[in-house]
Amino acid sequence: MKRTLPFVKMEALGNNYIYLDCIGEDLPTLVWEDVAVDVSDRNTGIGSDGLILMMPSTKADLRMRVFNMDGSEAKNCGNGLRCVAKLFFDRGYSNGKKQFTIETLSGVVIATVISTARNEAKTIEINMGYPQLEAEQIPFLHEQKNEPLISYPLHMDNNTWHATMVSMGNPHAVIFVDSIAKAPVETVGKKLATDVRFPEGVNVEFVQKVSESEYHFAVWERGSGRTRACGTGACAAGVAAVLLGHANRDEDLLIHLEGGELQIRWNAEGEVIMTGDARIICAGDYYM
Ligand SMILES: N[C@@H](CCC[C@H](N)C(=O)O)C(=O)O
Repeated sequence: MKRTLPFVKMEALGNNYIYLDCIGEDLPTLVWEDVAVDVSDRNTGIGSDGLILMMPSTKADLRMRVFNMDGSEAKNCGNGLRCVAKLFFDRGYSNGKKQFTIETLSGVVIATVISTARNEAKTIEINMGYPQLEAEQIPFLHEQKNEPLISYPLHMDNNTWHATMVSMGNPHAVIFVDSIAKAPVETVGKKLATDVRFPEGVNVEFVQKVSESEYHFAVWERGSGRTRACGTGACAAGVAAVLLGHANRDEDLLIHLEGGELQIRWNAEGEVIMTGDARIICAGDYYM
């Protein structure tokens, strides 16, 4: 007999994942890396940027595990956090509470449902915690392990790209460009994502400043390739904008991603606050 997996497909600014509810559904234990590759395939699977598990936690109200399209597990996912927060709230697991905690591989974050539509979560704020800036925290191979890498010159193919490296639990290299339309996402982004100087790979973000408080954004994600949005990447872009003197600390920044908008604030306490929407596309059974 064929085995089936009940799934929900969700998107946040076009960044779409297959979500499995390991809290309410009795799911078998599988090799999730392989399941991620299978369900993500846009021809033979459901089609997605990866797989996300919503699970019980002993440290928080729930736990999230994230697998990229290639099966690699990531320590964090900003858009995924807003989607699991929505699923947790919509399925009644929070008993109507609008604030709860989510465990990730990089720590525990706080989710708050900011607005609802028809009693379902629409806009969600996540307190993403503190960005990490030191070379060994990214990680990036550099003789000064504790050095922050701000506008750091990365030489590649006779060109130099100035990247600001930020870890939001997962690694990001943020490159400011004059025109987002001409950003070399699929060439430089793709190549840098697997550059040996980043021992764990890196998500590469291209950012164009519109004003102190507004930025355009495009991304090449480690493990998933070009996606329409990256929540942790937008957080990293906000932090980089402040570090480079483009933006002010404790002010809301509007980030235009390819799939929609996110509001990012690096607050006075040093935490990054991300606010945006999440949406369910469809639900069904995946035949394995
Ligand atoms: N799309 C995500 C990030 C997913 C993980 C990333 N590709 C990695 O490997 O670190 C987001 O919204 O943050």
